Amino acid sequence: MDPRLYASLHNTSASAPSLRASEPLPMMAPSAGVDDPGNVKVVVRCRAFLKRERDKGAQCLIRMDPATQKTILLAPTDDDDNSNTRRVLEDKEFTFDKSFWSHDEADPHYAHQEDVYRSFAEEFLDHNFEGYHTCIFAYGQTGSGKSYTMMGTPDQPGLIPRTCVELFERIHQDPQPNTNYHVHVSYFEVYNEHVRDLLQPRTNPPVYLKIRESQTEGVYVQGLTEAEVKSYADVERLMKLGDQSRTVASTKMNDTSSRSHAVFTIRLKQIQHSLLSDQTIERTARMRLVDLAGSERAKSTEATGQRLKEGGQINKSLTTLGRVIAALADPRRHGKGRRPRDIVPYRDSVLTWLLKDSLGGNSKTAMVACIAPSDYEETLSTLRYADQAKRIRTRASVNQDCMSSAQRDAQIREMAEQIRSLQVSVNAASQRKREEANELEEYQRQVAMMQRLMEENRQVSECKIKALTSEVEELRPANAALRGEIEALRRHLALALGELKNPIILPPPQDMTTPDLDQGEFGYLAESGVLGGNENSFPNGEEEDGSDDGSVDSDPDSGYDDGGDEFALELQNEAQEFLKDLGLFRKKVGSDVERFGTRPRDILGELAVN
Ligand SMILES: Nc1ncnc2c1ncn2[C@@H]1O[C@H](COP(=O)(O)OP(=O)(O)OP(=O)(O)O)[C@@H](O)[C@H]1O
Repeated sequence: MDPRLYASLHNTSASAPSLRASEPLPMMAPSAGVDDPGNVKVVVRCRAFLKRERDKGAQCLIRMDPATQKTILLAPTDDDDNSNTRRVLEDKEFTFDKSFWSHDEADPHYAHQEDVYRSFAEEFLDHNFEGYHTCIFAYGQTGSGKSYTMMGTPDQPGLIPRTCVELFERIHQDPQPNTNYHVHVSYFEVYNEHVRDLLQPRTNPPVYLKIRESQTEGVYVQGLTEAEVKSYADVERLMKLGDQSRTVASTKMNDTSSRSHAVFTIRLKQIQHSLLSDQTIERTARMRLVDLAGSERAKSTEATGQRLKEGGQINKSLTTLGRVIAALADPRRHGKGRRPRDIVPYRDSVLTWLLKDSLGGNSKTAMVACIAPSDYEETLSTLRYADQAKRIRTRASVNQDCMSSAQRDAQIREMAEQIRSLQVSVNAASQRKREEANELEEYQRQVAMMQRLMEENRQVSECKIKALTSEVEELRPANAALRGEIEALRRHLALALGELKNPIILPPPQDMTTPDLDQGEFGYLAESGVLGGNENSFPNGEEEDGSDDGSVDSDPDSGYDDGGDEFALELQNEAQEFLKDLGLFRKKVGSDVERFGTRPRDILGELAVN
């Protein structure tokens, strides 16, 4: 332990004796399960001027009467803040359980850290040993002395170190017979509506913990470190660790302003065994020591950016705390058969949700309202808050289990059974997990195989395309040659048709009689339609009715000369040659259809059109 701290904790001579409580109470064990209804204890503490206030020549607006525990707030005579509003400020008077005057050290009623502890916090430790849950929380505007009151400094330790020192002194120096003590501590902060374990190193990104509620535990933080401590030195080490981890920043109102609500919890378990009755008594008490972040006006702190956002969150949760206090303080809540006006909005902020038990349930609770000496508006708001909190009634009960060895053995057996069945379900779950893992593995294997097959298919397709492309390339010259051939044939055909349509007719000799064109030697041409312009039909002896054998008639009486006959014969031969060629061409085209598919068909179509 820090020697300065130890000296400070044990040097009580400087304290004002009138404010000190008696020696620690003897351990009285109230019977378990009996509710102890009591109001929230409210104390007020006014701090000294800070340098900035002295420099400004600030006026002290607080008066305290040690006899009546009254706190009087005087209306400022030169209020800069209110000079524009024309509001008439009045003196206000409040009465609390204690009014601690820590403004002027020269005053005989000056309340030191020790006095604050002895006058009410020590009594709370007694309640813890009796098995009650307790909670002390410090409330007030930023820079009003909350951290100083709760944690203090190495020279001037606050309520938390003093409670822990005395806890271990009692355990080590004045233990109850046949009693085993187990102490655990936890330390967390609520920052911007998130819970962070202060006993774990800071991480980036930060690890935030979840809030849960169970029937036995009430509201609790899941996964929070609960460190077992055997001495004050252990606690001191953890407190330092947590304080280093706490979110603190410098603002205009406070160089080391707490930007979060810090909750330090001590869990004391006492297990007592009586050999006579063979009974075991187990008492569990929880001490919650809360240093709230201070309410702040953006105007006073001149906060911007992150500080402003924090301030907004702080004010939001403190407003919810105010609403919770107002709902709990509603007199209709305590009257028999009456219904309270509102449901208590615990869940509206993380802070109030976590303090649910301490504020309105199984706990003995105290509020330390810290006030600055010269800020009328903020102090009035704090005092009103505190005044309302006085009316809250909690129902604390001793948290104690009493059982015989037989019951304990039965409980152990029952728990062992529960553990066994849990083990079975854990095993089954891990077996299921293993099976699922195997299935997943098989599925992944199949997917990989499928992908491989698809890749192979793709490669085969690529090969085929390559082969077809090269075949097409190879056939391209032959195709071109065929196209040329077709073109030549088409021209040839067109020529032949042209000749058939427009035969060269030789004029008849002057001295010969005019032949009968319809019935004479040229009758076949008229019949075949050649002369009629039907280009698709050709003179063909096989298609005639037998009177015409297809050959050109060379009747010497026809009246035509030999030259005309020869020409007709020539023409007929040419036409027959052409028909032969056409037959060949059709065959060729037919074979091309088989070889090239649609392309030659296109050519035929084209041909047909022409
Ligand atoms: N009773 C006191 N005696 C001497 N100094 C005090 C007292 N109370 C507070 N101070 C000093 O006032 C300053 C502000 O106090 P503290 O940091 O405790 O305020 P706070 O209410 O916790 O502020 P915040 O909400 O911003 O964290 C500190 O320098 C502290 O040492």
